[in-house]
Amino acid sequence: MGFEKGASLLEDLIEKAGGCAVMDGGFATQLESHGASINDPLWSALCLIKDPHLIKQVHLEYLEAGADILVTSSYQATIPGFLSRGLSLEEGESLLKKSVKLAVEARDKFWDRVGCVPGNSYNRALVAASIGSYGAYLADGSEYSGCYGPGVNLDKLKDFHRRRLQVIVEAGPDLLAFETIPNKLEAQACVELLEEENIQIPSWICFSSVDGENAPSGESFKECFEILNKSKKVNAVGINCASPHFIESLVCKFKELTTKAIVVYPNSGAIWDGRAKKWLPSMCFGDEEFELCAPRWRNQGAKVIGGCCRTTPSTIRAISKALKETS
Ligand SMILES: C[S+](C)CC[C@H](N)C(=O)O
Ligand SMILES: N[C@@H](CCS)C(=O)O
Ligand SMILES: [Zn+2]
Repeated sequence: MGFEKGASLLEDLIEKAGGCAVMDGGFATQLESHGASINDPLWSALCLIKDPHLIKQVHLEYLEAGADILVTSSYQATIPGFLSRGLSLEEGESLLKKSVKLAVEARDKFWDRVGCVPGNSYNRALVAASIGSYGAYLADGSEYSGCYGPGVNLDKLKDFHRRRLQVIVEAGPDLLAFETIPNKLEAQACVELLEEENIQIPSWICFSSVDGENAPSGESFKECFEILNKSKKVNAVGINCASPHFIESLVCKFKELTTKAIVVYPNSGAIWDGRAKKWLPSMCFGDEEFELCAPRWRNQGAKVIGGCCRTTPSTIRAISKALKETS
């Protein structure tokens, strides 16, 4: 599929969804709610090895809840991560492909069931391959600080991302979702790779934020977006796994900084303690607050809305219902 056709797939979905598509919610969160133990350097990617059926089940749960876009289980699936677990290169690459295959199978199974039902309220979902940041791989919480240390330069980040990107692209997802990018350097690495590898699949690049104004590194979104705006390979930009309290002002800010589509999928408001490897409760949104805010975020200009960590299928159901009722 050519790049233009791929890009229109996302635009068409947004239009079909009434101007704003719904993404799924916290993937690892839902694995855990089914009892998966992911306190591991591979985090949710451990399930690709241990429990692929559960991955498919979680995808189906989010589709049932109304997700128009599924994000794959590859957030923390990386070749060096799999190698350090004793897997071969071939095994690691095959797990990356499997993450896309599981989501595509879930989407197709769901659509075979509901697509032909007259009057059903679903859209045929798109599969976005998750590409977690370098900080996610480090498993030290640095996707929320952007502190990669002095040894990490542009080339190192490109080397880290390159092979995984190639393998994931070979698996044929509909979209590429760069997630929880915490600094300008990594955003630049992603953009340069998309260009160098001449990637034909549309992509979004989403940042985390801990202060609600800047990238976690402290760099302004203005300087980060200057890099993204230059590339036609980046179709959408946004924010993920930041507090939902920040979204309203960030969507307004992003509208001024870019003409690209804006994607927002905040976490519940909980805060990740990278040392203890657990979520600390904070001022969290419940489903009712997501239901209330989603139409506001859409009216401000968000074109894709969903949830990240600590959100669940019931959150997505609430967002989907609110957007449909108010479109
Ligand atoms: C999105 S964070 C909660 C994922 C887990 C983190 N990269 C870690 O492995 O500690
Ligand atoms: N797609 C990942 C993002 C973690 S920040 C997940 O939902 O688990
Ligand atoms: Zn998250």
